[in-house]
Amino acid sequence: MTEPDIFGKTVPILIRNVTLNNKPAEIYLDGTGRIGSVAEKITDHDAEFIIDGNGAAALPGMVNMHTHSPMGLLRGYSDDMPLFEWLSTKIWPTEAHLTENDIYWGAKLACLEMIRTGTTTFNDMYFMMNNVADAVDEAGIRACLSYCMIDGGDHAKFESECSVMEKTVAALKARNNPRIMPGVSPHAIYTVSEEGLRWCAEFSRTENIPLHIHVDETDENPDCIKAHGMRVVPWLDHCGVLSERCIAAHCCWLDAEDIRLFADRGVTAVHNPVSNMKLTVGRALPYPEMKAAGVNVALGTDGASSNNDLDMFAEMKTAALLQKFFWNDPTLMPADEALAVASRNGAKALGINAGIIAPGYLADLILVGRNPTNVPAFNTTSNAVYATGGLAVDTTICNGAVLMHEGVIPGAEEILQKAGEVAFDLVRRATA
Ligand SMILES: O=c1[nH]cnc2c1ncn2[C@@H]1O[C@H](CO)[C@@H](O)[C@H]1O
Ligand SMILES: [Zn+2]
Repeated sequence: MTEPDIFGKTVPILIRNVTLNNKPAEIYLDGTGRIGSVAEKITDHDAEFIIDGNGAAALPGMVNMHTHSPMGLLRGYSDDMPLFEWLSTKIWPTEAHLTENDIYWGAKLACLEMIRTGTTTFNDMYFMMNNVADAVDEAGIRACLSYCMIDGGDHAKFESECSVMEKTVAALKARNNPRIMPGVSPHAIYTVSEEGLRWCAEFSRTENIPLHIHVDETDENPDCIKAHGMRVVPWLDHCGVLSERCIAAHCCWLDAEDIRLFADRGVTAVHNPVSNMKLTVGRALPYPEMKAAGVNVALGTDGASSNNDLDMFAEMKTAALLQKFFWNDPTLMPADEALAVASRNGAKALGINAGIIAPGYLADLILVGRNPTNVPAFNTTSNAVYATGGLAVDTTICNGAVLMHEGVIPGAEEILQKAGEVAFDLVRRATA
């Protein structure tokens, strides 16, 4: 039985009887949010709680690098359409009716799903991010939260969007919560003007915070060449957007020159294989070329209305399979690499010391319990990427605090109930 008071507190914890990299291990969390020690046996500790892993595999928490967390409210609301028709006829008209309460419960649902499936950090782009921050704060998860600027080339809208962006970043910073990081997010080149892109780039530089943007999900190059005389990636560079702070989602249509520019500028590309296949964007992220060029590649689910879940285990498997299939090479993205793409590469892009289970790293880690999908345990990473799925995670720890243990997350039932209710009410208002 789970002791009820194990949840939500950053206190010294000893995790026993787990495997780490296929070897028996014990992991001590030092009570400051960090991993204190990792060894086969740990005797010198002052743990307040002892977790018996019962032979579970310990893995770093997943880092979901492209989400729109409140969009879980529109899971299953509109499927099986092309990207622009889906956005303009279904999603944007419904989003126009979102209230702060909707955003809050949508984000609560997303945090619950992520904790349930082993994600400890996410990189989120949406609206009313202070309400998302309330959900993140309460859930105990870690997140980079960015307000999504869309100015549509309208100068007055540009000015009001800048003001929302500034207020959002100031409010997130004022929380002084080490788990909540602010970011800035121009939506995409087809929704944000040159002045908008330039302003976001400069704001990200002066605040020293990540810039999160959609890039070349579908082939945006022909329109970009028509409008600006150059491809998307050089256009972003021209506007000052590309830097080591830039996190670019999708990146399906980059060519060799674009990839070189990403490598030179230190941009992180985020692969979103499930969303890309569901919306049929036409091409897979060019992982082999990016890897050869040294581009940091991370992994994301996109919103739960285009995926339709936030399970990074499913995303790892799909990434590995799509890369092999699309580029016709079964050796591409082996399991160890898929796990790195899903964890430490994202942590690196966000500048957090996570994604690795070793002393000194953040205590953001998960346990995948023994179940029929991970026996035999020849290779626990292979099992995690190709076999188990995220529901096999039974313990999730973030910042040294237990958020789920033995599959139990306190308060889950209320979130499921409320999120279901507000979603139906949102769609009722939007279609009235
Ligand atoms: O796949 C996508 N491509 C482009 N925009 C998207 C996608 N999924 C969601 N949004 C939109 O991005 C804004 C939030 O940042 C929202 O308007 C959301 O509907
Ligand atoms: Zn997206």
